[in-house]
Amino acid sequence: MPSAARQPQTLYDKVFNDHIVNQQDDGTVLLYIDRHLVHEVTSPQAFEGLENAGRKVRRPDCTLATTDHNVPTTPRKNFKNVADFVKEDDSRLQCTTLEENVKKFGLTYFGLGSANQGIVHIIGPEQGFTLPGTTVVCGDSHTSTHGAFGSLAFGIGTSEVEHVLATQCLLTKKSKNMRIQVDGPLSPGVSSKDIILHVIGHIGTAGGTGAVVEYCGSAIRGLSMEARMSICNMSVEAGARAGMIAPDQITYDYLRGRPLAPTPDSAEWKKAVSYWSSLASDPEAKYDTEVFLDAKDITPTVSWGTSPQDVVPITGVVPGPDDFTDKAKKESCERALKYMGLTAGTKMEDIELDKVFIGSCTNARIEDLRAAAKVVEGKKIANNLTRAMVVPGSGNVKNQAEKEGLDKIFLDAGFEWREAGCSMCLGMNPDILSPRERCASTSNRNFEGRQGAYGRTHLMSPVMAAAAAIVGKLADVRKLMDNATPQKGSPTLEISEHVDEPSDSEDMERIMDLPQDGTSGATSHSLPAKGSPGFPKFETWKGIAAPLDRANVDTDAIIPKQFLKTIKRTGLGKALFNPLRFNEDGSENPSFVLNQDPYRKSKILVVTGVNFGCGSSREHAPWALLDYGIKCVIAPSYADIFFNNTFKNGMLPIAMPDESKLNAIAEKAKAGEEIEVDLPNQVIKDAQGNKLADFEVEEFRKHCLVNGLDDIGLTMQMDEKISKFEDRRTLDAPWLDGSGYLAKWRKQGEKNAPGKPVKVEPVPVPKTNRGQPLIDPNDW
Ligand SMILES: CC(C)[C@H](C(=O)O)[C@@H](O)C(=O)O
Ligand code: SF4
Repeated sequence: MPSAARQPQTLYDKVFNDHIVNQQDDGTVLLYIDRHLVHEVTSPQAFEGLENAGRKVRRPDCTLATTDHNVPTTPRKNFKNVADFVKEDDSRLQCTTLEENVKKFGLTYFGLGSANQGIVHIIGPEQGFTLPGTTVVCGDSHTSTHGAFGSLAFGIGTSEVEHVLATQCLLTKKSKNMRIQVDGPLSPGVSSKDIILHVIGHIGTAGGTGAVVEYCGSAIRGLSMEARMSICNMSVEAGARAGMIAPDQITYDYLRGRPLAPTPDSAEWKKAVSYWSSLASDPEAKYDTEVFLDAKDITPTVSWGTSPQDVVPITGVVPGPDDFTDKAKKESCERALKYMGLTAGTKMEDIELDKVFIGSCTNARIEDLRAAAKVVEGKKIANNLTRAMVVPGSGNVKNQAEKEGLDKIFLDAGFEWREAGCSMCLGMNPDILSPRERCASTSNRNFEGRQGAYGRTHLMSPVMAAAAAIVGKLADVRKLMDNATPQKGSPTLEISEHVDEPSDSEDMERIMDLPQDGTSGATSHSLPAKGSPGFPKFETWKGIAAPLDRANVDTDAIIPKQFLKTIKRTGLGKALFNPLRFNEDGSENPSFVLNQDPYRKSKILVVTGVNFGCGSSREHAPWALLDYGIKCVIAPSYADIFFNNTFKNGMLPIAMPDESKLNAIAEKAKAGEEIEVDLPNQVIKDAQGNKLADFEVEEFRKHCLVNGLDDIGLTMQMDEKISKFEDRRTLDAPWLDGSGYLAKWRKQGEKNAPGKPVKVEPVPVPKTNRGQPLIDPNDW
């Protein structure tokens, strides 16, 4: 895939340009997606939509599914099936629904019986599914992890999951280019997690909004692939659409021999490496924003508050409101201190802990466990801890760690050694914090209630979490080890050959029986695709507007994890803003705006703080707003994924960066007056019809909203262009068509494209790229 442009390009420009299937006049691009990862939380409604519309998965060979968020991390020795194993009803339903869907749609799936199961962002790279120069998506915000390979990887909402399943494409726009350069050697005890926490502390949780960040500089180049993944993983915590690192020899060495990567030293491998090597940003390439950091300024870093930007060096003290000049920041500091149960001025090293969690897609890879084990070896966890747990990111990581005896080191020290899953990172499974428990965690989010209602999270690196476990307080790892070395080189990890996939003929017949989509894909521009209802048209929207004076409202606050365990889009209004709307005992919090009249009947939300909807990609956030009756949000700025998700549900998020206009609207909202949003004319009026402000909206999005259009139907009309793109991709980059476990789809000569007959035959158990046969492919 040669890059088309003549002028100097960044890594992001190159990958983006190489995936354009179509471009509209307003800049809206139909982008081809090479890799789609699927998990149980954000996919049920997408599969349901697909089925309702009679559509199929266009590229099963480019789709990989696993179950991770809901799964208990207890021993699986006696595991028979997920239905018996997952005890909690809603979690079980999401897991079994995924299993039904992968069978129904014929997808490759790593279930709990397979060592290949694990956190979706750990298994993609581990399998070689994630490759340089690809576009990678998943219904999960931490898809940014995969950018460490020089892929363009970003989180999407459930509607977009459905769009990709049906079309293998996404409608999107080009983001800005941002460069973060970190130079110099890392000091002992400092790892890539410290780099990214430091970066987020520096640029803030909205610092990367609207941009794709490229990390570069000698400190980044010196990192292993796993360390690079931790950095890209948290790009989304800085508000960025994606994070990327140019592939290099460290990348190629990591990929060598991975089951789904091209066979090492084959002609395909050589061609791939030559393409991958062409991706680095051109020396003259321009960036919209640049940040330069010196690695020597980075020390072991920990979070003190309830946002990933609330960080200080471990040698520091808890800040107080007086440390901030900005009014909003003073207020959020006060609120964070209260929530965290901390007093300004307290030394970070004096903060006592209850629990320690080493895990998550940020830091549960083999190198993370090796580094933590090195700190722990021969020591015991502190007596004041009620629990310390290590949760490997995948079955393969777990097996490798056991081979190296790391499990023994952790167990001897008093840690629990668990099975793979998201675990206590977000507590959708039994691993949660109790109210007010304080936890040292290697995860990525410290939002209120993130690890359990009223739980208190301190983010840090694996070695720092290990040190904290030994000391029982937040601790400086440098005091515990003489030679805490930064992460270097590539780890060795043996990958299981086990894959769970539908292989019996009955399942295959069910795949064959699925109706062909939309007859020939020839639907009219003004109509949604066959079988798909589209949305009610959005023209004008009038009603009470609730004022909300808060910055960085994250989607965990809009709808917390316990409400994500649904397989429906509806009924979530009662859970909207749950942590803010209700007290601990379930009673209403009278000070929250939606508990006051006339705001109980709000149809619009007017937010005066920046960066609304940051954090997780959960489309449950717009679903909850919509179900409550709020179809329009007005705020100074939004996090990218939330912004997209609202449009996909026929809702209108208005970005109103102009403070005086926003204040005029907020005044009316505070007075309890109705306001009216007129989309065709792009104006906001007061109850009497006087203009309060005009607003911007992208042409294509407006067109879809005003006409109630389902954009999947629109994209399906581009089938010919998509097929042409695929044909070229097969010629230029044959390694991107299904290989290894996924190759059966290609071998069967099908592309599952809409409108084309698909002949699906049962195939023998396939071999991996390395020619080894797979173990029992079906454990359902
Ligand atoms: C469940 C999923 C939507 C969510 C995300 O997008 O990040 C989760 O992984 C998280 O970390 O909060
Ligand atoms: S951030 Fe946590 S919950 Fe989200 S995918 Fe990663 S491990 Fe899972």
